[in-house]
Amino acid sequence: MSATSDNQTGGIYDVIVLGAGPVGQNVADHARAAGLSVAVVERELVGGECSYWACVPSKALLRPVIAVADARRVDGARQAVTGRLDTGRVFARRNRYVTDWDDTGQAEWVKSIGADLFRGHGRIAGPRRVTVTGDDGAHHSLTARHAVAIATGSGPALPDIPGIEEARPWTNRHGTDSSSVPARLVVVGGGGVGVEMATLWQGLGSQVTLLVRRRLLPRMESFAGELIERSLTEAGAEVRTGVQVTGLRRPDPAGPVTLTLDDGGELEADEVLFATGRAPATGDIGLDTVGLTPGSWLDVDTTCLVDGVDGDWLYALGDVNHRALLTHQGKYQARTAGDAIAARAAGRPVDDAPWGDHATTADQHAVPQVFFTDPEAAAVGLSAEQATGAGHRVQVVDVEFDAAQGAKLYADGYRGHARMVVDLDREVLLGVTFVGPGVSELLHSATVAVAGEVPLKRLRHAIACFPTVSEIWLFLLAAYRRD
Ligand SMILES: Cc1cc2nc3c(=O)[nH]c(=O)nc-3n(C[C@H](O)[C@H](O)[C@H](O)COP(=O)(O)OP(=O)(O)OC[C@H]3O[C@@H](n4cnc5c(N)ncnc54)[C@H](O)[C@@H]3O)c2cc1C
Ligand SMILES: NC(=O)c1ccc[n+]([C@@H]2O[C@H](COP(=O)([O-])OP(=O)(O)OC[C@H]3O[C@@H](n4cnc5c(N)ncnc54)[C@H](O)[C@@H]3O)[C@@H](O)[C@H]2O)c1
Repeated sequence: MSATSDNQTGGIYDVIVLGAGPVGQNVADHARAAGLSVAVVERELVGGECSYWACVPSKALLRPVIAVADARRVDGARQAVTGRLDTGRVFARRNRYVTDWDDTGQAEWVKSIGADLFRGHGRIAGPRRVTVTGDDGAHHSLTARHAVAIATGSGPALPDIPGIEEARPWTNRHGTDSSSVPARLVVVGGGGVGVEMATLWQGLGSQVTLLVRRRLLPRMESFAGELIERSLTEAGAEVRTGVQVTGLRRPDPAGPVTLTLDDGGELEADEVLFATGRAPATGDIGLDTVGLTPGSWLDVDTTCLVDGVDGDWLYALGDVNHRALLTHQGKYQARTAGDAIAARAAGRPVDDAPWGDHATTADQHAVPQVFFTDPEAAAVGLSAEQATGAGHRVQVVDVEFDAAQGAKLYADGYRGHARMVVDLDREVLLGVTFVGPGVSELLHSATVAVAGEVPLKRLRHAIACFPTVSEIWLFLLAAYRRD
């Protein structure tokens, strides 16, 4: 890097990464491992939304809620769990996992891999160029020899409802960083954030009302939402489906918030949390300088090169490409694109055929996802509806978990459901869904089967240990053979 004048520097790097969330960090790591020089630009905290206001704090907070629910399902243990959650300690646990919102450790890690970290807001300034307006007023003008990787993530998308600004709603931010429990909390939206936040805050002692337009977890098999709704209701939450918020008011900033609903009713709460989806963080990153539309999701090819930009230099990874808004999927894209960038930089061939080294094929066929609700909901690949919609000839196989002795021993009265969607033409799995206590750790077996396109004839020989929850596989495969 060279100093050009006071407070201004310039630098040439092989790769410039915009955004140091989990995805930006991973592409930087892979590019560095290939011997490329890397600049990483971050405007807030190194580690991104995932580390500080999404995956990590939400799971740190949810774990005690679910651990207690699990213990209460085991006779003998249930009698030992008589008190309420110690919310002070739950919040302290969360604070440890987010290192008190101090990113020193992650910033050190960026330096330890040999990348340069620029703190400030990054913008593309034409082909292969990035400017950084530093937090300290410094201005950096960077040039990329080979690639610019956009990994700026996403933020909450709030609906345009009268009074929403006055209401000062929680989003994933306060939903994960609050250290006080509102007595009454309304959660709007029944996607992943909505169901996890409802589970979490009801578990911590709020009286939660969950407002959902259609059904819970609409992208999963419908039994997932049904089982979670039932258990949220049993935990004391109110789940209202088929309802929309039409207005909000909070005349006294320190007072309650009132929501008006499309059925004419009103609802008063101490806080309202909107979990109504995400918007790409691409509004102010200079997309117009390379012919793209600011504020849009970025379409990419299988190596994560952005469509419509000449010269094979601009990549978009993670939430911004809208393929699968999940940390593990974004990191997979980062590993794959990092290797593709290195191959292109060295003039080596790029293996972008399906399932090739530089192709993100799993994005289309085998995206795993777990919602840490009670019960947990875990799925990979296509749901039955998605599979038939895509034109596959399928057989849908359903089994209740209590068929498996392992599940019964895991939790008295184990309640859960499993489904596999079989491609009848190839006799491989297109998708698998598990809903039940402890199923999150079962999902990877299904991911291996779906991504590996393991023939069912062979899968029969993958034996689950007795007595584990995994025995559900035996019952799924037996039901398929019987059908
Ligand atoms: C409540 C919640 C819970 C979730 N739980 C899970 C989960 O359990 N598992 C899972 O897989 N996924 C989960 N997700 C999704 C997950 O958080 C995202 O998929 C993931 O954070 C995406 O990573 P990313 O690196 O693309 O973006 P981010 O984590 O959003 O990081 C982007 C980074 O870029 C920076 N940035 C943005 N613009 C600029 C700019 N112009 N200049 C410099 N820096 C910039 C940001 O400050 C940020 O640090 C959850 C999401 C939410 C909201
Ligand atoms: N454990 C996990 O892996 C995990 C947890 C949370 C979130 N995530 C990911 O983060 C992303 C964002 O999650 P999310 O739940 O914010 O988004 P989402 O898009 O999954 O769900 C948002 C929901 O809000 C509804 N909605 C939209 N506008 C509304 C309105 N005006 N009124 C009422 N409802 C409205 C939508 O119909 C949708 O069901 C998702 O892709 C999700 O997979 C992952």
